[in-house]
Amino acid sequence: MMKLNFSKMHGLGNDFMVIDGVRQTVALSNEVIGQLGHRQFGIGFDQLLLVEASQTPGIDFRYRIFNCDGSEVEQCGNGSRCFARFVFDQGLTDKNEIAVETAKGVIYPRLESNGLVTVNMGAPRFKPSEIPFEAPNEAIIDPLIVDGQVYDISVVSMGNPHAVQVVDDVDTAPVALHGTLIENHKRFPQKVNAGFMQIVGRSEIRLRVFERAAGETLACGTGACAAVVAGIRRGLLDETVLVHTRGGDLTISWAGNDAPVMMTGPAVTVFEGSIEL
Ligand SMILES: N[C@@H](CCC[C@H](N)C(=O)O)C(=O)O
Repeated sequence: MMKLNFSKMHGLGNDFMVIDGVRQTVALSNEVIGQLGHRQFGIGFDQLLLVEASQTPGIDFRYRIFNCDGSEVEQCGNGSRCFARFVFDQGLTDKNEIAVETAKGVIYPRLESNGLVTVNMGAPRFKPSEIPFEAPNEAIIDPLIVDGQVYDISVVSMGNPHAVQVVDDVDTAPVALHGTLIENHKRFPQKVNAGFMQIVGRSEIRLRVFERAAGETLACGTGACAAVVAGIRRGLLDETVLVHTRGGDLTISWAGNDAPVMMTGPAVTVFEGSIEL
Protein backbone atom coordinates (compact mmCIF):
# COMPACT_ATOMS: atom_id res chain seq x y z
CA MET A 1 0.00 0.00 0.00
CA MET A 2 1.16 3.54 -0.74
CA LYS A 3 -0.14 6.65 1.05
CA LEU A 4 -0.36 9.64 -1.25
CA ASN A 5 -0.89 13.21 -0.06
CA PHE A 6 -2.67 15.53 -2.48
CA SER A 7 -4.47 18.86 -2.74
CA LYS A 8 -7.80 19.41 -4.43
CA MET A 9 -7.65 22.72 -6.31
CA HIS A 10 -9.51 24.57 -9.02
CA GLY A 11 -9.10 27.41 -11.48
CA LEU A 12 -12.56 28.83 -12.24
CA GLY A 13 -14.18 25.47 -11.46
CA ASN A 14 -11.83 23.49 -13.72
CA ASP A 15 -10.77 21.11 -10.94
CA PHE A 16 -7.58 19.27 -10.18
CA MET A 17 -5.97 16.67 -7.96
CA VAL A 18 -2.46 18.05 -7.42
CA ILE A 19 0.31 15.74 -6.25
CA ASP A 20 3.77 16.58 -4.94
CA GLY A 21 6.09 14.19 -6.76
CA VAL A 22 9.18 15.94 -5.38
CA ARG A 23 8.86 14.83 -1.74
CA GLN A 24 6.80 11.70 -2.43
CA THR A 25 7.50 8.74 -4.66
CA VAL A 26 4.60 8.66 -7.10
CA ALA A 27 4.03 5.70 -9.41
CA LEU A 28 0.53 5.92 -10.87
CA SER A 29 -0.50 4.00 -13.99
CA ASN A 30 -2.82 5.69 -16.48
CA GLU A 31 -5.46 3.17 -15.41
CA VAL A 32 -5.21 4.18 -11.72
CA ILE A 33 -5.36 7.88 -12.65
CA GLY A 34 -8.55 7.12 -14.60
CA GLN A 35 -10.01 5.43 -11.50
CA LEU A 36 -9.05 8.38 -9.25
CA GLY A 37 -10.60 10.77 -11.75
CA HIS A 38 -14.00 9.10 -11.67
CA ARG A 39 -16.62 11.46 -10.18
CA GLN A 40 -18.59 8.69 -8.44
CA PHE A 41 -16.06 5.92 -7.76
CA GLY A 42 -12.91 8.02 -7.28
CA ILE A 43 -11.82 11.44 -6.02
CA GLY A 44 -13.11 13.16 -9.15
CA PHE A 45 -11.30 15.82 -11.16
CA ASP A 46 -10.97 17.20 -14.68
CA GLN A 47 -7.18 16.81 -14.61
CA LEU A 48 -4.49 15.39 -12.33
CA LEU A 49 -1.39 17.59 -12.02
CA LEU A 50 1.93 16.07 -11.02
CA VAL A 51 4.74 18.27 -9.69
CA GLU A 52 8.19 16.84 -10.38
CA ALA A 53 11.75 18.09 -9.96
CA SER A 54 13.40 19.29 -13.17
CA GLN A 55 16.83 18.07 -14.30
CA THR A 56 17.27 21.13 -16.56
CA PRO A 57 19.48 24.01 -15.28
CA GLY A 58 17.47 27.21 -14.72
CA ILE A 59 14.14 25.38 -14.60
CA ASP A 60 12.38 25.06 -11.23
CA PHE A 61 9.96 22.19 -11.80
CA ARG A 62 8.54 19.72 -14.28
CA TYR A 63 4.75 19.79 -14.77
CA ARG A 64 2.89 16.69 -15.96
CA ILE A 65 -0.83 16.69 -16.74
CA PHE A 66 -3.30 13.83 -17.05
CA ASN A 67 -6.91 14.08 -18.17
CA CYS A 68 -9.53 12.37 -16.00
CA ASP A 69 -9.47 9.29 -18.25
CA GLY A 70 -5.77 8.81 -17.38
CA SER A 71 -4.32 10.04 -20.70
CA GLU A 72 -1.26 12.29 -20.40
CA VAL A 73 -1.51 15.65 -22.20
CA GLU A 74 0.84 18.45 -23.09
CA GLN A 75 -0.58 21.55 -21.40
CA CYS A 76 -3.20 22.87 -18.99
CA GLY A 77 -3.65 26.60 -18.43
CA ASN A 78 -5.90 26.69 -15.35
CA GLY A 79 -3.70 23.96 -13.92
CA SER A 80 -0.55 26.04 -14.43
CA ARG A 81 -1.92 28.73 -12.10
CA CYS A 82 -2.80 26.07 -9.49
CA PHE A 83 0.65 24.55 -9.97
CA ALA A 84 2.33 27.86 -9.04
CA ARG A 85 0.04 28.37 -6.03
CA PHE A 86 0.66 24.76 -4.89
CA VAL A 87 4.48 24.79 -5.02
CA PHE A 88 4.58 28.11 -3.16
CA ASP A 89 1.98 27.20 -0.49
CA GLN A 90 3.54 23.76 0.05
CA GLY A 91 6.98 25.32 0.59
CA LEU A 92 8.53 23.66 -2.47
CA THR A 93 9.78 27.11 -3.50
CA ASP A 94 9.90 30.60 -2.02
CA LYS A 95 9.89 32.22 -5.47
CA ASN A 96 6.94 34.25 -6.75
CA GLU A 97 7.91 33.55 -10.34
CA ILE A 98 9.03 30.15 -11.54
CA ALA A 99 10.12 28.43 -14.74
CA VAL A 100 8.21 25.23 -15.39
CA GLU A 101 9.01 22.59 -17.97
CA THR A 102 6.08 20.91 -19.74
CA ALA A 103 5.89 18.30 -22.49
CA LYS A 104 5.79 21.16 -25.04
CA GLY A 105 8.09 23.90 -23.74
CA VAL A 106 8.63 26.12 -20.73
CA ILE A 107 5.97 28.31 -19.11
CA TYR A 108 6.51 31.05 -16.51
CA PRO A 109 3.82 31.45 -13.81
CA ARG A 110 3.97 34.46 -11.44
CA LEU A 111 2.02 34.96 -8.21
CA GLU A 112 0.58 38.48 -8.15
CA SER A 113 0.23 40.56 -4.96
CA ASN A 114 -3.59 40.54 -5.40
CA GLY A 115 -3.71 36.73 -5.17
CA LEU A 116 -4.19 36.13 -8.90
CA VAL A 117 -1.63 34.24 -10.97
CA THR A 118 -0.26 35.38 -14.34
CA VAL A 119 1.28 32.79 -16.65
CA ASN A 120 3.45 33.36 -19.68
CA MET A 121 2.07 30.42 -21.67
CA GLY A 122 4.52 30.70 -24.58
CA ALA A 123 3.77 31.46 -28.21
CA PRO A 124 0.83 29.85 -30.01
CA ARG A 125 1.53 27.57 -32.98
CA PHE A 126 -0.54 27.27 -36.14
CA LYS A 127 1.18 24.83 -38.52
CA PRO A 128 -1.12 21.85 -39.21
CA SER A 129 1.70 19.45 -38.24
CA GLU A 130 2.08 21.21 -34.87
CA ILE A 131 -1.62 20.86 -33.92
CA PRO A 132 -1.73 18.09 -35.37
CA PHE A 133 -4.44 18.71 -38.01
CA GLU A 134 -4.86 17.27 -41.48
CA ALA A 135 -4.78 20.26 -43.84
CA PRO A 136 -2.64 21.16 -46.87
CA ASN A 137 -1.58 24.58 -45.51
CA GLU A 138 -1.64 26.81 -42.47
CA ALA A 139 -4.75 29.02 -42.48
CA ILE A 140 -6.50 31.44 -40.12
CA ILE A 141 -9.83 29.76 -40.89
CA ASP A 142 -10.36 26.17 -42.03
CA PRO A 143 -13.70 24.71 -43.12
CA LEU A 144 -14.57 21.59 -41.11
CA ILE A 145 -17.52 19.34 -41.92
CA VAL A 146 -19.41 18.47 -38.75
CA ASP A 147 -22.76 16.68 -38.76
CA GLY A 148 -23.06 17.28 -42.52
CA GLN A 149 -22.52 21.05 -42.25
CA VAL A 150 -19.44 23.20 -42.82
CA TYR A 151 -18.14 25.17 -39.83
CA ASP A 152 -15.31 27.72 -39.88
CA ILE A 153 -12.74 26.72 -37.31
CA SER A 154 -9.38 28.20 -36.34
CA VAL A 155 -6.79 25.69 -35.22
CA VAL A 156 -4.31 26.76 -32.55
CA SER A 157 -1.77 24.83 -30.50
CA MET A 158 -1.05 26.14 -27.02
CA GLY A 159 1.07 23.02 -26.55
CA ASN A 160 -2.23 21.13 -26.70
CA PRO A 161 -4.61 21.25 -29.68
CA HIS A 162 -7.62 23.56 -30.02
CA ALA A 163 -10.29 24.11 -32.70
CA VAL A 164 -12.15 27.38 -32.10
CA GLN A 165 -15.34 28.54 -33.80
CA VAL A 166 -17.33 31.75 -33.44
CA VAL A 167 -20.98 31.31 -32.41
CA ASP A 168 -23.80 33.83 -32.02
CA ASP A 169 -24.68 32.74 -28.49
CA VAL A 170 -22.73 30.32 -26.29
CA ASP A 171 -25.85 29.53 -24.29
CA THR A 172 -27.56 27.92 -27.29
CA ALA A 173 -24.46 26.56 -29.07
CA PRO A 174 -24.55 22.72 -29.47
CA VAL A 175 -21.47 22.30 -27.27
CA ALA A 176 -22.06 18.70 -26.17
CA LEU A 177 -23.11 17.32 -29.59
CA HIS A 178 -20.64 19.21 -31.79
CA GLY A 179 -17.96 19.14 -29.08
CA THR A 180 -17.71 15.38 -29.17
CA LEU A 181 -17.90 15.26 -32.99
CA ILE A 182 -15.09 17.83 -33.32
CA GLU A 183 -13.01 16.21 -30.54
CA ASN A 184 -13.06 12.91 -32.44
CA HIS A 185 -12.97 14.32 -35.99
CA LYS A 186 -10.69 12.29 -38.24
CA ARG A 187 -8.72 15.41 -39.28
CA PHE A 188 -7.40 15.62 -35.69
CA PRO A 189 -5.29 12.46 -35.27
CA GLN A 190 -4.62 13.22 -31.58
CA LYS A 191 -8.14 14.53 -31.01
CA VAL A 192 -8.78 18.18 -30.10
CA ASN A 193 -10.33 20.57 -27.58
CA ALA A 194 -13.36 22.29 -29.17
CA GLY A 195 -13.95 25.97 -28.32
CA PHE A 196 -17.20 27.92 -28.86
CA MET A 197 -16.60 31.69 -28.68
CA GLN A 198 -19.20 34.46 -28.63
CA ILE A 199 -17.78 37.90 -29.43
CA VAL A 200 -19.23 40.46 -27.01
CA GLY A 201 -16.93 43.31 -28.08
CA ARG A 202 -13.35 43.83 -29.21
CA SER A 203 -12.06 43.20 -25.69
CA GLU A 204 -14.66 40.78 -24.33
CA ILE A 205 -15.80 37.27 -25.21
CA ARG A 206 -17.90 34.48 -23.74
CA LEU A 207 -16.43 31.01 -24.09
CA ARG A 208 -17.36 27.38 -23.61
CA VAL A 209 -14.89 24.56 -24.25
CA PHE A 210 -15.58 20.89 -24.79
CA GLU A 211 -12.29 19.46 -23.59
CA ARG A 212 -10.56 16.46 -25.10
CA ALA A 213 -11.17 13.42 -22.83
CA ALA A 214 -12.88 15.49 -20.13
CA GLY A 215 -16.03 16.84 -21.81
CA GLU A 216 -17.24 20.38 -21.20
CA THR A 217 -15.48 21.93 -18.20
CA LEU A 218 -16.47 25.10 -16.35
CA ALA A 219 -13.38 26.80 -17.81
CA CYS A 220 -10.37 25.92 -19.95
CA GLY A 221 -7.26 28.12 -19.66
CA THR A 222 -5.53 27.00 -22.84
CA GLY A 223 -8.94 27.14 -24.54
CA ALA A 224 -9.23 30.81 -23.51
CA CYS A 225 -5.73 31.53 -24.85
CA ALA A 226 -6.53 29.75 -28.13
CA ALA A 227 -9.87 31.55 -28.53
CA VAL A 228 -8.34 34.99 -28.00
CA VAL A 229 -5.48 34.22 -30.39
CA ALA A 230 -7.99 32.98 -33.00
CA GLY A 231 -10.16 36.08 -32.52
CA ILE A 232 -7.17 38.41 -32.88
CA ARG A 233 -6.00 36.61 -36.04
CA ARG A 234 -9.51 36.91 -37.49
CA GLY A 235 -9.42 40.68 -36.82
CA LEU A 236 -12.27 40.49 -34.29
CA LEU A 237 -10.42 41.20 -31.03
CA ASP A 238 -7.88 43.64 -29.59
CA GLU A 239 -4.70 42.66 -27.77
CA THR A 240 -6.18 42.24 -24.27
CA VAL A 241 -9.46 40.42 -23.79
CA LEU A 242 -11.70 39.59 -20.83
CA VAL A 243 -12.90 36.01 -21.21
CA HIS A 244 -16.12 35.01 -19.45
CA THR A 245 -16.35 31.29 -18.84
CA ARG A 246 -19.07 29.44 -16.95
CA GLY A 247 -16.71 29.27 -13.95
CA GLY A 248 -15.57 32.92 -13.98
CA ASP A 249 -13.28 35.33 -15.78
CA LEU A 250 -9.76 35.24 -17.22
CA THR A 251 -7.73 38.03 -18.79
CA ILE A 252 -5.76 37.01 -21.87
CA SER A 253 -3.24 39.16 -23.82
CA TRP A 254 -1.37 38.44 -27.02
CA ALA A 255 0.72 40.91 -29.04
CA GLY A 256 0.76 38.69 -32.14
CA ASN A 257 3.30 36.60 -34.09
CA ASP A 258 5.85 34.95 -31.79
CA ALA A 259 4.80 36.90 -28.68
CA PRO A 260 3.80 34.74 -25.72
CA VAL A 261 0.17 34.51 -24.63
CA MET A 262 -0.30 35.94 -21.12
CA MET A 263 -3.09 34.57 -18.94
CA THR A 264 -4.24 35.99 -15.58
CA GLY A 265 -6.77 34.39 -13.27
CA PRO A 266 -7.37 32.77 -9.89
CA ALA A 267 -6.06 29.53 -8.37
CA VAL A 268 -7.88 28.10 -5.36
CA THR A 269 -7.10 25.29 -2.90
CA VAL A 270 -10.28 23.50 -1.77
CA PHE A 271 -8.82 20.94 0.63
CA GLU A 272 -5.83 18.70 1.33
CA GLY A 273 -6.17 14.96 1.68
CA SER A 274 -4.42 11.63 1.52
CA ILE A 275 -5.36 8.33 -0.06
CA GLU A 276 -4.07 4.76 0.40
CA LEU A 277 -3.43 3.05 -2.92
N1 LIG B 1 -8.33 22.35 -18.57
C1 LIG B 1 -7.17 22.62 -19.29
C2 LIG B 1 -6.77 21.77 -20.45
C3 LIG B 1 -6.55 20.30 -20.04
C4 LIG B 1 -6.06 19.41 -21.17
C5 LIG B 1 -7.07 19.21 -22.28
N2 LIG B 1 -8.25 18.52 -21.85
C6 LIG B 1 -6.39 18.43 -23.42
O1 LIG B 1 -6.65 17.22 -23.55
O2 LIG B 1 -5.61 19.02 -24.15
C7 LIG B 1 -6.77 24.08 -19.37
O3 LIG B 1 -7.16 24.83 -18.44
O4 LIG B 1 -6.04 24.46 -20.25
